[in-house]
Amino acid sequence: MDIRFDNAGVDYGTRTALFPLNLTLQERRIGIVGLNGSGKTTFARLINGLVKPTCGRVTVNGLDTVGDAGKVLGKVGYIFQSPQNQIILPIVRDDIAFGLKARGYDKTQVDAAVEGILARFGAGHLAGRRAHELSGGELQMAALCSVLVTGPDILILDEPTNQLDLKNRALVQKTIAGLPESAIVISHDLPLLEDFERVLLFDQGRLVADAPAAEAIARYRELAG
Ligand SMILES: Nc1ncnc2c1ncn2[C@@H]1O[C@H](COP(=O)(O)OP(=O)(O)OP(=O)(O)O)[C@@H](O)[C@H]1O
Repeated sequence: MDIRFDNAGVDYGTRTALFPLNLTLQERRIGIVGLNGSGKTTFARLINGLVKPTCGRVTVNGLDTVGDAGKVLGKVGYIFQSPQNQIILPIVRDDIAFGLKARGYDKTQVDAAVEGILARFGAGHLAGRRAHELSGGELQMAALCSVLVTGPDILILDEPTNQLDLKNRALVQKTIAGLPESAIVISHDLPLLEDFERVLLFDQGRLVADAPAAEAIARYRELAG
């Protein structure tokens, strides 16, 4: 993975959500921490092009997130803070298949890919379940399958352990640790990030620490008082 921020920043009207920053991200596991409203989601959404920089540019593996927006969306999968808003179709298997059909896969290819991704996460039993009946952890797994089945190189997870019980949290942590894809994880769950190679700390729209997990998390604790 090679993500570059070249003087990229975001203003919403007169409010600056992210001050311009220069940064290269190449590590396999990157955490993002900061108080509420510090700019974490804005930063992450710049990477898949959901938010456009109001100054500068962002590139992902050489692709511009504005000029090559369609290709960037195919390379960067995004798991939203509330996976229930991400699952579109009522049955898990159909939701996972949805992105593949949109990409022109035929039925045999779709069925094989859906079965393959569910097997990868030991989630075959969820295939026929109704998404709105799933537990938080199951929903997180279904969302992960729906995004990863399309083969992104980079995965962004926004608060993946939010509202999960200890068992499901452990499952999600183990799943993230085992992902071959590069992962960028926004989280208030600091132990989730403690093995990460690099953690970015945002404060009021500014990147204030960029360090291995232990150091960045210690700075965050100081900042939070
Ligand atoms: N669409 C928008 N329009 C106007 N202001 C916005 C918009 N999105 C975010 N903001 C503002 O930009 C700032 C950064 O928001 P952002 O969602 O990036 O923070 P965050 O660190 O992810 O917060 P949280 O931890 O609460 O999810 C906040 O002040 C927020 O109110």
